[in-house]
Amino acid sequence: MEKVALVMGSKSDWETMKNAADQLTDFGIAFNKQVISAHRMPDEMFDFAKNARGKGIQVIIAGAGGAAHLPGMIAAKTTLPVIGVPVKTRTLNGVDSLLSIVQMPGGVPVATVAIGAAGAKNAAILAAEILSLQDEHLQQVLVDFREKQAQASRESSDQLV
Ligand SMILES: Nc1c(C(=O)O)ncn1[C@@H]1O[C@H](COP(=O)(O)O)[C@@H](O)[C@H]1O
Repeated sequence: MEKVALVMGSKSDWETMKNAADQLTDFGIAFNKQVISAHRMPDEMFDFAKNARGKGIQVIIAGAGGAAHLPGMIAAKTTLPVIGVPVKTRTLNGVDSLLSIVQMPGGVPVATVAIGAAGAKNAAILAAEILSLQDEHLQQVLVDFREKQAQASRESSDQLV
């Protein structure tokens, strides 16, 4: 069953959001992905957010750029955890996206990660950490992931030539 929904405001966000998708796949986490825009498809966005929990979704990762209202509007219609990914923009380097996502009013949180690809990857890791609270196998997957990462960092010392 798909426990993570990966949504984005436009197909143009996919290059960034693919980093979240790839990390979820590496962890063996089933997810669905779709373009949903609060601005361009408000009724679908509303239905998606309202029905996500009932469909078995446990975490929503939402990426958007510019006037990035999507994560916040989804958060307004669900009590599932929403992780917001600010997509880098050409005009303002994604600072516009970041500020649009992170500055939520008290009472309606969006867990906001960094701008761009690293943020998208971290969104997937954060989703895995949330799911791992109820999933011992996933806890071990995350421990192994951290150890592999640490080992790669250790070995990188040898490449300092
Ligand atoms: N920020 C939003 C929303 C929204 O928040 O509802 N819908 C689309 N967009 C963003 O518009 C940017 C440009 O989109 P196009 O490339 O389709 O013109 C994308 O980064 C998208 O996330």
